[in-house]
Amino acid sequence: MFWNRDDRGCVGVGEVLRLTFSGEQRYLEASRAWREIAAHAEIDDPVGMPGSGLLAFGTFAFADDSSVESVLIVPRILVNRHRGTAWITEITRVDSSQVAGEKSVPVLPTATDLGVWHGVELHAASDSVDRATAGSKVDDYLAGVVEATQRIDAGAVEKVVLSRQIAGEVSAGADLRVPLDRLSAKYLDCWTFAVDGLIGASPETLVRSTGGAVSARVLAGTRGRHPEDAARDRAARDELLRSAKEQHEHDFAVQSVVTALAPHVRDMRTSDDPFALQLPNVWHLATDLGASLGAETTALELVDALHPTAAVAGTPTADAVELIAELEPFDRGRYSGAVGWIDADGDGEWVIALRCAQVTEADGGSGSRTVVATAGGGIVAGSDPQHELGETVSKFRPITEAFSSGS
Ligand SMILES: C=C(O[C@H]1C=CC=C(C(=O)O)[C@@H]1O)C(=O)O
Repeated sequence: MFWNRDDRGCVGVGEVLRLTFSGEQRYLEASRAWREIAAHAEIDDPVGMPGSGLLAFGTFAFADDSSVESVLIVPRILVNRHRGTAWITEITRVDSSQVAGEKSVPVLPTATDLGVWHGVELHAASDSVDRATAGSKVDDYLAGVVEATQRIDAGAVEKVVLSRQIAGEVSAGADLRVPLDRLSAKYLDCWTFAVDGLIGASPETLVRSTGGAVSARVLAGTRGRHPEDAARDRAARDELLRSAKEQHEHDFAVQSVVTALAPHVRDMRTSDDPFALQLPNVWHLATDLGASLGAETTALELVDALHPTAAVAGTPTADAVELIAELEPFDRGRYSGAVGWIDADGDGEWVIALRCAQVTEADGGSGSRTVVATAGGGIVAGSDPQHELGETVSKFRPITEAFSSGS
C-alpha cells in the first residue's frame, strides 16, 4: 500500500486487519467500526504527527449498489515520512487467533531495485470484446454524452458526470511499483496511491481533517495541456478561466462541497475565484476550501457527507447518480469513490479516486493481471461529445503513461 504527495506519505506492508463494507451506509459503517477498533487499541505514538500511530488505508466504491466491495485495511508495518521526519510503525493484532505470549516477528521491507516491467497498452473495447472485462466502447460513451445533453436540455439534471473505461493486461511477475514510481515522480501536486490494487494519482482532495483543521480542493473544468507549445498552453489555460460553461460546471462542484460540509464545520472559507491548477496532463479550474471541524466527526463521516460531489456525479445529486447508472454500461467500482487513510483520532486524508486504474489479483493460471482505468468529465448544457472524449484522453494520460513500456 502506498500514499504519497511530494515529500509526505507512507508505505504500508502486510495486512493485520481487513474490514469490508458495501451499500449506502458503507462510509458510516466503516467510521463506526473504526471508532470501535481505535477505542480498544493500545497505541504507543511518540511521533504525534498526521498519520502516526494506528492507521487504516481505505478504498470505497462510487455507487451504493456497486458489486465491488469497499475496504479498510490495517497494514502490518508502516513506513512514513513527513518532510524531514521519518518513522516506522509496527501494528500487531492481539486476539483469539494469536496465542498468548506468541511473539510476532516484524518483517521490515528491504530495499530492492524496481523489477521487471514490460508495459501495457490500455484500450477501449471493440465490438468483438466483452466490455465488462475490457473497457467500454467509445461509441457508447459518445452516445451517452449526446443522450445526457438531451436530458439536460429537457430539464432532468443540470450536470452529470459520464465516464468510460479502457483496459489491458500486465504480464505475470510485473513489478507494480514501476507505474507507482512514475506517477509519484511526475504528479507532484497529486496524491499517488495504491490501496487494494487501486493505483493512481489524484489531484482532488475530497477532505483532509487533521487536528481540527479541515480542507478540500474542488476541481471541475478541464483543458488539455500543450507543454510543447507555451503560447498554445497559455491560451488553453486562459480560455478555461474565461469559459462561462466551465465556470458554471465548476460552481456546481463547489456548491455541492460547501453545502455538504456546512453542518460539520465552522469558519468555512474558499478562494475567491477559481484558479487554474497546472498538472502535467491538464489544466483544471480549482477552488481550495478551509474550515475548522465543528464537532467530533471522523474524516470518514465527512467523506460520507460529501460523497458523491458534483465533480464526479452531477447536480442534483440523486438524479445525476440515477442517470449515470442508466447511461454508463459498467459498474464504476472504486473509481470516483474515496481513497485515503484514517488514524486512531479519526483524522485522515481522502481524495477522490481519479486518474486511476484497478489492477486485479494475478490470474491463477497465467499469472497476468487485468488493469481497468476509468475517466470521465462533467456534462452540462452545450457539452460537445468529441471535446468530452478528448478530455477523457487527457485524463487517462497519467495511467496510460505510467503503465506503458516507455521509461
Ligand atoms: C471525473 C473526472 O474528473 C473530475 C475532476 C476534475 C475535472 C472534471 C471535469 O472537468 O469534468 C471532473 O469533474 C475524472 O478525472 O475522471
